[in-house]
Amino acid sequence: MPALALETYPLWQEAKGVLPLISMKEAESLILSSLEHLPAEHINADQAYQRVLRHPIFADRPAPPFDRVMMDGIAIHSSSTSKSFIISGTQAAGAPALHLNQPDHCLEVMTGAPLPSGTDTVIPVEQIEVSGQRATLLPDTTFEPGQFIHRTGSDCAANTTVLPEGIKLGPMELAIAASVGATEMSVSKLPSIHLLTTGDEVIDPTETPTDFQIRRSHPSALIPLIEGNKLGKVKHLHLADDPDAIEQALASSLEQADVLILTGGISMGKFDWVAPLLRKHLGEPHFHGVAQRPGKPFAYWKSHGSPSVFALPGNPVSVTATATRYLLPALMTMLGMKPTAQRAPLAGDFLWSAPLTGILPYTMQDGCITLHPPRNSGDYLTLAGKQGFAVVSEPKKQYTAGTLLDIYPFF
Ligand SMILES: Nc1nc2c(c(=O)[nH]1)N[C@H]1C(S)=C(S)[C@@H](COP(=O)(O)OP(=O)(O)OC[C@H]3O[C@@H](n4cnc5c(N)ncnc54)[C@H](O)[C@@H]3O)O[C@H]1N2
Ligand code: MOO
Repeated sequence: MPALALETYPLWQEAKGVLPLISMKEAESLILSSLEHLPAEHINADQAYQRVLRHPIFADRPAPPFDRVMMDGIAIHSSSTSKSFIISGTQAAGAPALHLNQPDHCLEVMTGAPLPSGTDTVIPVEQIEVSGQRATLLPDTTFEPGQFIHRTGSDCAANTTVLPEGIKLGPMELAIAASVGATEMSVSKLPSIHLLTTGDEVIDPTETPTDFQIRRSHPSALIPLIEGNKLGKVKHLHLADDPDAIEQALASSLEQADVLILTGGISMGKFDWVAPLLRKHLGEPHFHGVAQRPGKPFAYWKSHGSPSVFALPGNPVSVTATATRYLLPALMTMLGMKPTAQRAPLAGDFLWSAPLTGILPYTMQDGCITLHPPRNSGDYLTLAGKQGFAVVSEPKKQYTAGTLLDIYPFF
């Protein structure tokens, strides 16, 4: 393929003042409004950790399903005037409810047992003395009628929604599903994601670099970000800055993938083939160039029936920042979740002197965030130990401690 004239690149036009960069918010809404929901698949609950539920799950019974004893001890009727009771039986958990019919009798009860009929109060074993078949309240023991009983339906009635559609199934959600007998469920299919990294200078980390080569780091960040959050399955391929190789890989990924991520080759260099080739296959991008630092040359394509294409600027900080800020929320949306930015206050004053919206690594302590601006977007070493990216939306501004910023955690 012959080299395309630089003048055909949107960013080149922007550099000459023709095409304005769009804002971060505009870029976000163009991406989110272009996305299609992924289909659902039926799976067993033991495969469902971190998957996104595609239907509500209902309580099959009231919760709890019976008056549940909450303490090991004795059950009495609170109207009894006795302080000492004949133990007329033992109510184990997992056994049908016994019945108490004498006011000066009691039943031994175990945590998790159904409350015996004829009783309405549980006295813990610490507050009684048992001698033979008799239980006597310790001196000064008082009780509230009805105490230590988890009443039928006090958490929810039968048929209540216990898990809404669109929720991510974490440990607690899976416990709830199990408790209502939902051992199978429909969840969003994980998108097939193709990650195409580019660059002649970029080699596999297992190889020995020459003086002018670097080891490839992007897949090591992006695959855990995506797969660790259970947002997709990633296939990675590295491509040289060769238009034929890139075009061939693009054509095949556009056929097979639900989402295509490219890193590098999206700016204005003579060997930046990604944008011209994507334009050849998909037409004009939704946008190419966002008023943000890092990640200004970020481009996005989505045409009907083809995958969402995220062309991330190749610098390591730009890749991680744009993936965390745009790609992860987009994948969540495709999976049926409703991602909302979290907000956190700045721990101290912060001056953002750049003329663009900033996406900056943060650490969080005691609920407050500290920003750690990299020296430049190749300064990936700054990212060690950081928890995500925060957005300083207004350029050239002195932010004061306590200002709430949108944050995008890695996990
Ligand atoms: N004349 C202009 N030049 C550049 C502009 C501009 O506006 N005008 N923008 C700069 C900005 S901002 C960025 S970000 C980069 C993005 O360029 P590309 O997307 O074309 O990225 P590359 O040039 O391919 O790579 C950039 C940098 O990152 C290294 N890299 C690439 N892939 C990997 C990888 N898998 N692992 C580790 N490091 C990688 C690559 O070696 C480069 O050093 O453009 C600026 N230029
Ligand atoms: O997008 Mo760039 O990351 O500002 O160097």
